[in-house]
Amino acid sequence: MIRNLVRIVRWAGPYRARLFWGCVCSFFMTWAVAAPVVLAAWLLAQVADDARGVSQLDPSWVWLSLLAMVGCVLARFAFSYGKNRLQESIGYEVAAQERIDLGNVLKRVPLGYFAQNKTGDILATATTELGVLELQGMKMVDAVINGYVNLAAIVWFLFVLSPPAALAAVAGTAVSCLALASVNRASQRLTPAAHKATEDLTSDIVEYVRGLGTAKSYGHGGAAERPIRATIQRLKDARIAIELAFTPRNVVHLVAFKLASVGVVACAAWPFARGAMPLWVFLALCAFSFTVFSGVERVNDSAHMLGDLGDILDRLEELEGAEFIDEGGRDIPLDGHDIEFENLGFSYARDGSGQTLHDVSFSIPEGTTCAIVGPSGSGKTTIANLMMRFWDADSGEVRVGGRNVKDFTCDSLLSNFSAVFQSVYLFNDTVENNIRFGRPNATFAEVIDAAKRAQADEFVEGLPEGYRTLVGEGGSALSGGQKQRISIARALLKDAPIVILDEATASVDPENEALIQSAISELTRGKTVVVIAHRLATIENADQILVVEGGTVVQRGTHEQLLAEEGTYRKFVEIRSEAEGWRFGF
Ligand SMILES: Nc1ncnc2c1ncn2[C@@H]1O[C@H](COP(=O)(O)OP(=O)(O)OP(=O)(O)O)[C@@H](O)[C@H]1O
Repeated sequence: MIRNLVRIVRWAGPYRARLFWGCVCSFFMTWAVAAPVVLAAWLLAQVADDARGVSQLDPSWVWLSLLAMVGCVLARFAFSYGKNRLQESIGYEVAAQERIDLGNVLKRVPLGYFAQNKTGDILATATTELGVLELQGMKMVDAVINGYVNLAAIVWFLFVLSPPAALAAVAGTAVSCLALASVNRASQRLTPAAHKATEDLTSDIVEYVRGLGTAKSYGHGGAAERPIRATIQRLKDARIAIELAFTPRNVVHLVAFKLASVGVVACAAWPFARGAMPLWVFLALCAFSFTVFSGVERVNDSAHMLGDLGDILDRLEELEGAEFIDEGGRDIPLDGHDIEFENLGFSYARDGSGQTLHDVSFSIPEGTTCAIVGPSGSGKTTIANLMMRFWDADSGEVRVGGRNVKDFTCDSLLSNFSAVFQSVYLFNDTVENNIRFGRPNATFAEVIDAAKRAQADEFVEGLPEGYRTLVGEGGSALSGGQKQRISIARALLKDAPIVILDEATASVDPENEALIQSAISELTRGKTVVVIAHRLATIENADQILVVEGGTVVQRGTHEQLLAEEGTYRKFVEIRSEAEGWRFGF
């Protein structure tokens, strides 16, 4: 429990001083609550003595006591306000920074990281779980620190009034601490399963929503729900197991305090009955017996919650400890933009088994177009991804502008690339902002100019709110061809010297195809272009064609050179010609 408490205090980082002063306010707040109890007990005793004729009560003391009580009430609210102002926002501020940091970490990890860590797990940690930490973290620190600091102060006060009553309080606290230690151990044992189930549930829901269209079209809605139902059951079981484990320990914790309260009253009643204790002390002890443990009684929830929060902190540390792909990289301005692969070997498996690419060597001179062709699964996309260092090669080297891609930071390397993929992803934002993503400081006029050159301006102007129209999640409010043109406008605005293009295989209508081709010609003019090509026209016009088969480059040359050779390329062209209705004279 203490360890997790210290970790949360550390997590508060630069806000630790505010956390400390918040605790100080909370401490004085507790005394502002306790003081009227003592005053009331003292006043009652004076009234009783006056009634019994033991002493005469001076009315001015009554007014002074009442005034002091009002002062305490006001002080309590002032300290409560101070505590809230200082502490309440810390969780939100730290969590906001944490989310930005997580975003920065995710930007710099290799794509393989997302295969090992499911999107849902990352999503659950950055949203739900970090949300629990942001809401509960500071409250728990406050509850535990103030709970025990105040208990210690009140026990000291009890000790001054009646040492046996203080001992009863200490004994109750000791038994409660044993129960809480056991809650904490149970929490460490049981909460990881609940957290895992929460993360899995998020993954399953993301997967379910993504696959809903496919599931519906095959009439398998029920089958798609099955993994979610199983995870919901697992989460329910994990949560119930936690409650079942905590209930008996919580009972011991609370009973220990209730018995200790009875002990305090007994320790006061015994000497009072024998006339060895003044009435006001007896009354004060009785009143205290009900309030002395109120702060720490709630610590049982905190002990459980601190276990939970410790687990969340573990997960955050794990995410933030991810290895950066560009660790030690530098910002390197490039003079040239040739691309070279030298004896490259690559496997998606971490242990290097099942090589996807092997012995890949080629070079693409600056300002030329290179078409990559080959059967499905041969490794074309992988080659393009390695140029942008989405992954790292296991052997050999990739160079851009004569520099090993490992020398760059990700941002510095990627500033040289514009990529247009087959499956376009648009952010759930306006058309304008989606285009501006290519160059965040572009003016509106530049955005429109890029859209015009990408043949997108006409349809954008026809949208309900023109460039201010929201495109929906992933661009769901636009057609495939429209999304393509927006993504080309984005790439045009970026104006990077190297363009990576994954040509659409899905057939688009002739009008859209003509518009997209015209936009692509605009994008690729004067650039170093790498195109994963499917259309014969693109392939024919390339300065160089790489034929990839079985994870390596099996043929390399111009269209004419490769057609003159027996081999994969010629077969490929025959098949494509038939598909496109072309005939070649060879
Ligand atoms: N993220 C990944 N994790 C593991 N294996 C992968 C991953 N991406 C691709 N592969 C595998 O690597 C091989 C090459 O895939 P790649 O996508 O590069 O082929 P491609 O030639 O672009 O195929 P296509 O023309 O169908 O897009 C395939 O066997 C594929 O299954």
